[in-house]
Amino acid sequence: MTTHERTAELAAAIEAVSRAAQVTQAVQRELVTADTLTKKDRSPVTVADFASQAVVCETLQRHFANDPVVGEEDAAELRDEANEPLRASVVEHVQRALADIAPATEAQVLSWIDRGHAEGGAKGRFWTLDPIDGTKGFLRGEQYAIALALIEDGEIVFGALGCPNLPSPADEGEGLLIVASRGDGTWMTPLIFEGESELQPVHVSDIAAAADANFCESVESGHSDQDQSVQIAKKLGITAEPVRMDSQAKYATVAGGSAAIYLRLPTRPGYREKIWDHAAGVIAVEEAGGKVTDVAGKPLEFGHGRQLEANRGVIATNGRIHDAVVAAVRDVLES
Ligand SMILES: Nc1ncnc2c1ncn2[C@@H]1O[C@H](COP(=O)(O)O)[C@@H](O)[C@H]1OP(=O)(O)O
Ligand SMILES: [Mg+2]
Repeated sequence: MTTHERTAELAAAIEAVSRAAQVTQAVQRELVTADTLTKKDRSPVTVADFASQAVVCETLQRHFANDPVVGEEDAAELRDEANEPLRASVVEHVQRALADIAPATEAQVLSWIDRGHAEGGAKGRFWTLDPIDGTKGFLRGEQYAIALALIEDGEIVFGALGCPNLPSPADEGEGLLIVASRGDGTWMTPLIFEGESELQPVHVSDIAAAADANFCESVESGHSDQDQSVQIAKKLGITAEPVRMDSQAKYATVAGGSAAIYLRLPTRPGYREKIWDHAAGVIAVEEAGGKVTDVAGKPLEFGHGRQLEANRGVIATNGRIHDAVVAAVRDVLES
């Protein structure tokens, strides 16, 4: 990184996200089986979700004792007597991930998870965390992400996005870690790597015509309208098939230039996007030279608490084609 370095935040976030990725990968290896999905057994992702949040919150607390965290999970369910086996599994995974720091007790693990209870808002500084974004992708052994971002007075100033199943830069290590700092840029490095790894700058695609774009969208049609995206692509002259993947790996794909568009088209009028589902991905795309708005072309507003109350849907692009994509989305959504 060059100017305005947020070096303390960078070090803490890299440690937090890569430790969490070790946990989620271990759970995937040990608990996700071929018939996890067919049996609709969500217990592996539940263990990994809680353990990942505990590990990230412990790391943030060690580096920035007073920073609040707006996290997706809390430990209420885990404290339930009936959930003793789940609790024990979470504690064991957290203990392993933090073995070099201190022996963690069950009470500490629960208290780290509960650090994610903050409400966010327009003033002050807080982190926002999705300990496993893309739970369906995790269970399928496909894309998921650990997403962590820092918000100050409603503006995202730093983000770290760990994508364990995206290819590692230069085939070193395992997975992809994208970091972005406001005003400085976006970088990538292997997510799980022995030793010191270099941060490589990341830039969006430089295509100037939307017709040349690859676009990404959710695997789950309940998360983004796939019939409307077909019509939008047609209007823009796009012939490439949509790239479907779970989680904020879609933002990483746009930031890195493999796709120039990510569309998230509302499927239900009442649904509000959650800040932890977007903050890290948004800054990664913006600092790589791209643009992110909602489907009406308005900037996403992260100062309204836990949800994006003022926005519907998301359009992320390489910037150059943004206005054309917003116009095509408007035409299709209005028709
Ligand atoms: N109706 C919906 N519209 C948009 N996103 C949704 C909807 N329901 C759930 N989600 C969220 O989509 C995210 C995953 O999106 P993707 O398809 O890009 O992987 C999850 O965080 C999930 O939130 P939750 O975890 O609260 O269910
Ligand atoms: Mg999520």
